[in-house]
Amino acid sequence: MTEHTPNTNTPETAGPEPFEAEDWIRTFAVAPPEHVDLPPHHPHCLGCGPANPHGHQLRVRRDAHGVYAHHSFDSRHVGAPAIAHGGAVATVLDDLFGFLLYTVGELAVTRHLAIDYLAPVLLDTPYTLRSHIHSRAGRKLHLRATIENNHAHVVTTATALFLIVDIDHFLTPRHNASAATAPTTHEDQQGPQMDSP
Ligand SMILES: CCCCCCCCCC(=O)SCCNC(=O)CCNC(=O)[C@H](O)C(C)(C)COP(=O)(O)OP(=O)(O)OC[C@H]1O[C@@H](n2cnc3c(N)ncnc32)[C@H](O)[C@@H]1OP(=O)(O)O
Repeated sequence: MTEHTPNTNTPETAGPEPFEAEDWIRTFAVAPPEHVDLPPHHPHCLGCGPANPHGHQLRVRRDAHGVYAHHSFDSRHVGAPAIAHGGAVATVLDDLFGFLLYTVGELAVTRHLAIDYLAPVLLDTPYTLRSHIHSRAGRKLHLRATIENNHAHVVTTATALFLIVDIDHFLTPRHNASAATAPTTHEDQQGPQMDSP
């Protein structure tokens, strides 16, 4: 039996220190030009961090509609043979949504993510990912995304609700984690509710 090792927060995996976070967060207030690589969320971000060898190292650009990326999943992301793991696909889409924040100029985090896996996402196959802001209502950003293959077939669609947060969300993440309350059911969280026994 393998001994369980606690996941300690090493310097490599820890979030930015408060003074670094201030600089980091400022990058989201600047709208970069279209068709050039946007900055990664963080050097070790699982979705886009160039320094994370386990990550997807997604490279994302803006256009007039939102953001887009060209991406291939590989053997690190396998689920069923030759097919990308659904969680890996979700990771990339969540991260892609996070790049829309450069077009909003505000900080926000995922509150709700829903994905339709319309067809298998194949390994070692080029895809185009696109995301845009469907609507905004106060702090609520309703977002949409697609993954399309080279034959213009959409294989995955996703929707997300991101909620705008202030800088304290990142400066005091442990405090915020302990402040979480019981989940509420919302209309856009689809699917049947579990029956009580
Ligand atoms: C900027 C840097 C980004 C960098 C990285 C990007 C990486 C990709 C994105 C991510 O992975 S982010 C990481 C994963 N997400 C999180 O860790 C977030 C964890 N959740 C939280 O910290 C809190 O739940 C959150 C800050 C998002 C919200 O807490 P709040 O207490 O501020 O919100 P609240 O629960 O009061 O809900 C605000 C509003 O949204 C509504 N709402 C919440 N969930 C909803 C839902 N599912 N559908 C519809 N409405 C919803 C809610 O009813 C309410 O409406 P009203 O203002 O009208 O009353």
